[in-house]
Amino acid sequence: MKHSLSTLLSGVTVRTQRGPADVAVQGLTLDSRQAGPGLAFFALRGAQHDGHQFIAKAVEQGASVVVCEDLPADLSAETTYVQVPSSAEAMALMAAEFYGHPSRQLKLVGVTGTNGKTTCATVLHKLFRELGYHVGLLSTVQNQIDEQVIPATHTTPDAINLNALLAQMVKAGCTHTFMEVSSHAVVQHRITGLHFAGGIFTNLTHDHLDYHGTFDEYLKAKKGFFDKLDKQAFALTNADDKRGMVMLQNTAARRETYSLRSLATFRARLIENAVHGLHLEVDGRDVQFRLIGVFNAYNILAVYGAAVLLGEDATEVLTVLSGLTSAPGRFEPIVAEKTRITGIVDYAHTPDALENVLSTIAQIRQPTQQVITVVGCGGNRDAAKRPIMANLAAQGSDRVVLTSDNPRFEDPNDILAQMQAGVKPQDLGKVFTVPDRREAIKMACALAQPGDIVLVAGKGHESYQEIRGVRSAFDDKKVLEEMFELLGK
Ligand SMILES: CC(=O)N[C@H]1[C@@H](OP(=O)(O)OP(=O)(O)OC[C@H]2O[C@@H](n3ccc(=O)[nH]c3=O)[C@H](O)[C@@H]2O)O[C@H](CO)[C@@H](O)[C@@H]1O[C@H](C)C(=O)N[C@@H](C)C(=O)N[C@H](CCC(=O)O)C(=O)O
Ligand SMILES: Nc1ncnc2c1ncn2[C@@H]1O[C@H](COP(=O)(O)OP(=O)(O)OP(=O)(O)O)[C@@H](O)[C@H]1O
Ligand SMILES: N[C@H](CCC[C@H](N)C(=O)O)C(=O)O
Ligand SMILES: [Mg+2]
Repeated sequence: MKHSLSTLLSGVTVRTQRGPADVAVQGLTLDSRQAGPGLAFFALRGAQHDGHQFIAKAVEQGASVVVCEDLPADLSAETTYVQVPSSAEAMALMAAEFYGHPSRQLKLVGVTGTNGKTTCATVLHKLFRELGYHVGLLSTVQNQIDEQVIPATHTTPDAINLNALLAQMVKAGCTHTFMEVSSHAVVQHRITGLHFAGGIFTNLTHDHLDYHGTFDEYLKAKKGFFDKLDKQAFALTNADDKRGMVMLQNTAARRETYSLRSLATFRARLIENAVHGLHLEVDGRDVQFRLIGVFNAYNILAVYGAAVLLGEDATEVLTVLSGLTSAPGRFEPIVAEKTRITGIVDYAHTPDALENVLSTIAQIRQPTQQVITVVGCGGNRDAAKRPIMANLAAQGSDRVVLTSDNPRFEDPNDILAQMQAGVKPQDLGKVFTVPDRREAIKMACALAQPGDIVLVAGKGHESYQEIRGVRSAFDDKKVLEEMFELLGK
């Protein structure tokens, strides 16, 4: 694939351009280490480094084009330098052009919000597959083209990988793609230049304040997605969320709502929330679903609403939806054979998600069943959530084993001390601290009596644990199964 630089720059604001004008570009990269002849290198200002520091390295490796915000003092005669107000924005626009604007050739729907993105996007993917379409998925767990899995590195890939993946989906005949839109992606222009058929908002609660600084900035990041939708698109929001309507304040898109509590385009009433699933009345139809918990009633409504807004038949959508299971590692039950202890693996890594999972368990448990929770908090991420999550775990469980999540570059004991600080004195007696996650799960399984519930929260589908930059194999689901076996449960 070759494109002339001038074509790639067609929609981009250019301040100055230096060097050879007539350049053919064969590829794009944001990493100097990947730069080479025929490639355009984008100097992005990141959280840790400033990509401008690596321009010389990219040029040394033979990069044909450098897109940057500040021109370096020494310019190489063989390289073309393009100075732009925002390298990240230019990169997204040029990536869309380079890959032939794949987002315009299928119906792309983005899901944003603190929790529920993976669930909604994954269930939408499953639903549209069952409805007979070729469908793409971009999610935290994995990317997919129909059933083909392409490992994911981010919730929302960078603009180059994102457009490349969309182009692959178009080539494979996909008519729809469902993707998660993280707040990082909005702020970093990963989705700039994409054409969306619709956007879905799930909810907004505490997360990522380490990155965005304040809750208001975090809200603005999410809202930025809806602000950019065009008037042919739909913007579907959760009317029961405090920030649901704010999201749509400045959107040009058609405003649609879903709710369990008030008037909305798509409405449901909860009939039963049981261990085997939800029983809802959706727009006057009585339907049984396999997804568990009230929060999933919202996810179901969002998926159903989006499918109808995409032109699908409501009855058919509900019929298929009723048979679908959730995304991997989202309230996933593992039952011990002999003792009927129920292990639940869930990706709850935010206070709100943990509270939801625990209140769901409280709603569906029998009075005789004890709840034992294993939970930790990730290192090099929002530290404010640590004491809050430990307190929630203690309040909502009979026993708690605090442990490590992905410590990354932090000392696990520091993270655990910050978590412990949130536990109320009267709850301290039921809280244990075991830094090794495998040992912590083992302890929880050992404490469990027949019929009890062991919740293992925070890592869901993750198949690794990251300690000091090294990822070792670790899967909560497998460790639970192993411990049930080992302890003769
Ligand atoms: C905080 C954040 O979003 N970081 C992302 C960001 O990295 P960064 O800003 O730290 O990059 P940096 O290391 O400062 O480097 C700046 C620039 O210099 C370049 N560089 C660097 C070194 C070098 O030798 N040469 C070179 O060219 C880098 O490629 C980069 O373009 O840009 C990188 C390239 O696209 C991303 O890989 C990286 O994601 C990191 C791995 C990450 O953990 N991101 C998380 C927080 C994230 O994005 N999460 C959201 C989901 C959150 C959620 O909703 O739960 C997601 O969408 O995945
Ligand atoms: N609609 C919802 N409201 C509140 N909590 C939810 C909702 N849906 C799922 N959850 C909880 O949040 C956890 C994460 O869900 P999910 O992976 O779908 O969210 P996400 O937005 O993709 O998260 P991430 O930002 O980490 O990718 C689940 O394991 C569940 O505990
Ligand atoms: N997308 C989130 C996932 C957090 C998952 C949790 N297990 C952790 O590692 O903190 C993040 O990167 O912040
Ligand atoms: Mg996700």
